[in-house]
Amino acid sequence: MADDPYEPEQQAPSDLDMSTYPPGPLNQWPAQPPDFRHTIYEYRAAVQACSAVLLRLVALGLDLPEEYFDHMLSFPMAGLRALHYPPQAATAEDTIGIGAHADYSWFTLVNQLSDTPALEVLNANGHWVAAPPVPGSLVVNVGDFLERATNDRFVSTVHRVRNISGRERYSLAYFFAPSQNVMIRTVPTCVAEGETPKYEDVKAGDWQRERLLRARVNHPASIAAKARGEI
Ligand SMILES: O=C(O)CCC(=O)C(=O)O
Ligand SMILES: [Fe+2]
Repeated sequence: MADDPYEPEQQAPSDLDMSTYPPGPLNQWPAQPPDFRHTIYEYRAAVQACSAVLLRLVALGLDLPEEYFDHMLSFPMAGLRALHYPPQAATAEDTIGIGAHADYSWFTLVNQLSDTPALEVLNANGHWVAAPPVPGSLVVNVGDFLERATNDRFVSTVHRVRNISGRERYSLAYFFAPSQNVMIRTVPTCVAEGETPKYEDVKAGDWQRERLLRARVNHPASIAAKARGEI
């Protein structure tokens, strides 16, 4: 489930630029179980509120006022991904549940619903480290928006999933990102005096769109954008 201004539960602001959205509805909901949509929205409200608080803590950690990022969150490009990983063969080295990647988010909160170790993160020494489920906890993966805004002070977590446990695995990943119409600028406390930021200012929605189009090469929107010379 992604940001979808057509769904009343998402309370899109009235001045949202709808021209960047295709006609809705954008999400596909299963008919069963009947309370699925309601439950997912309940979870989303909780995890979004938690994320907003966490981003305030990040701001404080960067010696910024705690509300520093608040104005960037009027309608976050947020997605909640419900994931199922069937068991995969332990022997097949190349069998990957989700290949190595970093997320397009400020950060992602991963709720590992099954007692099934499968998530791994790449540490600074280039070693894969297991991030097994810990009851009552969420995994926080730093995403690319935070990396860019902090001039690499925060580094995106490269991670992957391999479910070689022999059991089913379920997880919920909540991607918390800025609103599409805000500018991502390097935060002032992450640039030393006289230093030039590594990244140019960019509109959050433009950067997100460009990266999605480049990543999903076989998507019709990507093929069309390539034909127009946009990517
Ligand atoms: O299922 C997980 O633990 C992580 C999922 C993930 O990394 C993603 O969907 O981007
Ligand atoms: Fe991820």
